[in-house]
Amino acid sequence: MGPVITTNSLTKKYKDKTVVSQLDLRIPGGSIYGFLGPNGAGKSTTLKMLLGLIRPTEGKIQILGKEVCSRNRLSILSDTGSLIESPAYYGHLTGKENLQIICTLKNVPEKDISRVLSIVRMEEQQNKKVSQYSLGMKQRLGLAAALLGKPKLLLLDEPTNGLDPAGIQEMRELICSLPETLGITVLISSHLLSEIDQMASHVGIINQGALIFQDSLSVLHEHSRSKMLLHTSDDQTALQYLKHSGISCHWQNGRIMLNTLEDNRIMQAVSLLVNSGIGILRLEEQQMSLEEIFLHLTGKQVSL
Ligand SMILES: Nc1ncnc2c1ncn2[C@@H]1O[C@H](COP(=O)(O)OP(=O)(O)OP(=O)(O)O)[C@@H](O)[C@H]1O
Repeated sequence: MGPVITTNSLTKKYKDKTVVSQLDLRIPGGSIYGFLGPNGAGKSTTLKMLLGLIRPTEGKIQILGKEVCSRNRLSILSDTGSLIESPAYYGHLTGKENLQIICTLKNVPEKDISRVLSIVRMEEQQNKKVSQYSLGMKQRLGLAAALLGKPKLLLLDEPTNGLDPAGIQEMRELICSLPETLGITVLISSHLLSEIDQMASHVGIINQGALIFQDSLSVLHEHSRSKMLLHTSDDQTALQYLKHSGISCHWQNGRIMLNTLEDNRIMQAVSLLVNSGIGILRLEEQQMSLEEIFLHLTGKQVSL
């Protein structure tokens, strides 16, 4: 399937400040695309431009194969659901009544309500007043509202923000199931690398308004150069021997890190140490964590 969202040189400036710069997004159909970046990187601004809530300063947007312009914006957006910031509800009305209002606004038949309530597993709470809902329930109701009208595309801005661990897990499972069960493409923004790592098939990383990486999650992981961690019966002496023999290694967190994954070099290192009477206790491949990858790409530390 081709891209469901394509942007070309998408840019947003506020006065002299460029908040989103020359963004070329490619969001494949059927993917869960994690749009990742630290606070203030420009994620919400980008999502708002995609949804036509703010006007780009420059650039083009194609959604579901059509170039978005003021004339066709509404018809394209009728195929798009969104959950941006915490949705506002009428607290004195029930969950179902709130969805009825949204049906009217979206021009969707009310019979769709039971379908979306069942997807987000809220049938039992539908007749409770929203003022009695937990934050997790409100977010699930927001997802239900976004799913009204059977959209082909969902844009979710930090959908797990503020949820407790059980709520996060529930939301995550729901989102992950959408491409397969309903054929929906999901664009989800987050500043949490671990979250994207657990949900996304594709990743775009934005930093200071610019896209610094875009590909599948597996390519992102491949980018992370692995290292080999070595633990021996005498690490200090082993490090000396290895360095003297020209095997690239360094000391990291009290362990020896071999800066190579080549079989020959590993074999050479191991036989050198064994022949010198040093026992090999552990030899483990270490993948860079996403935090380290991010740090490597941006020079910026981010929170987990
Ligand atoms: N209306 C506005 N006028 C001026 N600057 C703005 C406006 N809206 C957003 N910005 C600035 O644009 C930058 C990007 O904001 P944006 O909300 O898109 O970031 P974000 O990646 O979504 O971060 P967060 O996760 O904190 O929401 C920020 O520096 C913000 O202060």
